[in-house]
Amino acid sequence: MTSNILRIATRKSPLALWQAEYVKARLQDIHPELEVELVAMSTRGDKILDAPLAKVGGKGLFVKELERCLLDGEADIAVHSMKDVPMEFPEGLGLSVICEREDPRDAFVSNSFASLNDLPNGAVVGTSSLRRQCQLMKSRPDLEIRWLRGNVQTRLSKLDDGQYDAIILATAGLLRLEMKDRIAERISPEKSLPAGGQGAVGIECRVDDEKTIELIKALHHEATATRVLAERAMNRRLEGGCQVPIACYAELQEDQIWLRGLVGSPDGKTMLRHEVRGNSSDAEALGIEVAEALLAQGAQAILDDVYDAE
Ligand SMILES: NCc1[nH]cc(CCC(=O)O)c1CC(=O)O
Repeated sequence: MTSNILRIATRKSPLALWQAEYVKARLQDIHPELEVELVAMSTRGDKILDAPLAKVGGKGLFVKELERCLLDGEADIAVHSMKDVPMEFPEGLGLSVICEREDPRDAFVSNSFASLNDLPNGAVVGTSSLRRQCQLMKSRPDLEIRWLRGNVQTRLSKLDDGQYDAIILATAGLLRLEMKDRIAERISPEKSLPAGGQGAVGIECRVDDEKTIELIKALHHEATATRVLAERAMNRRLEGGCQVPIACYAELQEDQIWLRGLVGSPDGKTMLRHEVRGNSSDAEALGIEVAEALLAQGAQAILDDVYDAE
């Protein structure tokens, strides 16, 4: 940070803007004198809306332009959905803060049906997440999954148009956009294990920018950071992010962490699972342990198939 204005790089989608405004409001609460500005931009991920993300070069599509902005000194922090943040950072940048997690569960959204269980045979469900597709197909092989891209509002309008019987979105996004009433069911992690980092917002900045790091550190939430550390360690070892059929979810009970992980084929026919419990100070090692157990069960072949498809 070079002036007394802190600039936040953000995507232009309503959810991204909400998250940036949230960080701005919390920073101004803590530092009433601080001026905070948003630098909003469209990213490649926002522009390519017609292909499954796994097939358009995947990782980091929503993040790279924001990082460029930090490296060029056009902004001081970038606010991200942790689910979309790649495992590795460009030289000079790092994640300095993880804010308290919102509800990490997937949400079942429908105008006609109250829950996943109520969907009739052959119902059409919209999602663009292979992770969601795989778990849906596993429990309900009769469902027809159709691709659904775009920001949260676009996805909801496609549902309202009658193109789908139901769609699956992140609960956190709907809550943040004050659309709680659109959530018919919050799907339990037993039925749909969330993506690593889902529901958590992270703040990236230049690692040598001590002034900024000092200003934002009060937003850090240690319990969330521990959970997300375990989840991301698993994802990193599997070299996967939000665009591959990988799920992982960590919960804390006092100083104990319970981490569940899953890799599955998009059709739900193969699903590998592993879980561990351990001390939360070993979060990262536990994440790697789950990943290695999944690899030992054959996870790599499933992931290779996904990358090779088409
Ligand atoms: N991949 C897009 C994305 N990234 C983060 C969220 C939701 C908010 C969050 O997980 O924090 C969403 C939308 C969705 O999955 O419905």
